[in-house]
Amino acid sequence: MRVDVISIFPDYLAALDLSLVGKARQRGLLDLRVHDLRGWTTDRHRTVDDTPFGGGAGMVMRPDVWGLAIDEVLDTGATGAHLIVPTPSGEVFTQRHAESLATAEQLVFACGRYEGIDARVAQHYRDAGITVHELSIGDYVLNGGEVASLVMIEAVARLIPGMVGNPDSLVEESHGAAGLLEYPVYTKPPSWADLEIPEVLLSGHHAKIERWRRDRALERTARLRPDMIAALSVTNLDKHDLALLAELGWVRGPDGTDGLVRA
Ligand SMILES: C[S@@+](CC[C@H](N)C(=O)[O-])C[C@H]1O[C@@H](n2cnc3c(N)ncnc32)[C@H](O)[C@@H]1O
Repeated sequence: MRVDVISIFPDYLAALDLSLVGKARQRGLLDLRVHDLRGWTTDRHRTVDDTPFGGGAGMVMRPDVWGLAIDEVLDTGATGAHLIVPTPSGEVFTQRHAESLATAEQLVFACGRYEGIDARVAQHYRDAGITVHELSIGDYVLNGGEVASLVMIEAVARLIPGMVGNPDSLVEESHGAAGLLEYPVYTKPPSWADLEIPEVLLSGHHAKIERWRRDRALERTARLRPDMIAALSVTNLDKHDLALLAELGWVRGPDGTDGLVRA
């Protein structure tokens, strides 16, 4: 996969040389390039922003500079080229986005600063038939799109085949196909700070361990993310799941629906 990141602070993206993403770059699994937006400016001051039409505080990033940069970086020949514009006013980025973007040929991240990028940039590339995603990493406001891009690149890159050493570790993770948060995990030593690990994990009884883990995942999800319980499909739950969820205050929805509701 090719990933391009355009920013006025390319040094911010230095973390992409580290850890699994850095290794994936070295191994050629990820062709990741970071570009300085100011390289496409045409004036002496290397200006990338201007005052907002309609008035108001702050500065807005100019579409002409962004257009030159994206035109050069985006491979329009790549059928799976996606332009990603991080913005707090976008759709919230989830594991589903990460899964779908992991199959793309090219991802171009346009890191905004100030009050963001002139809205015509996203519109122009959409009109030109490019898949444009305006994505937020959460309901808060950062100073720039660099951190948001790092978050999304890491979430996407770890799903590229060959990237994570043991692909089994991806199977039962939070936000995976089960639609649950992960169960608690433990390692050695078995006793620490007067805390013992749950006995069942020492039993060697795989079916019991699996059941214990699923129960803890259901409990944790019900406690911390009731929205995820409400999004579960009853057809993916067994009798034991439904009994535990009933104890936790969740019952089947009205006839003809596939979900759960609070009792
Ligand atoms: C200060 S913010 C602009 C906020 C914008 N005026 C608004 O209220 O929606 C500057 C840049 O930071 C990035 N950014 C800030 N918060 C973000 C978030 N939650 N998710 C993704 N990107 C974010 C975007 O690239 C944005 O263009």
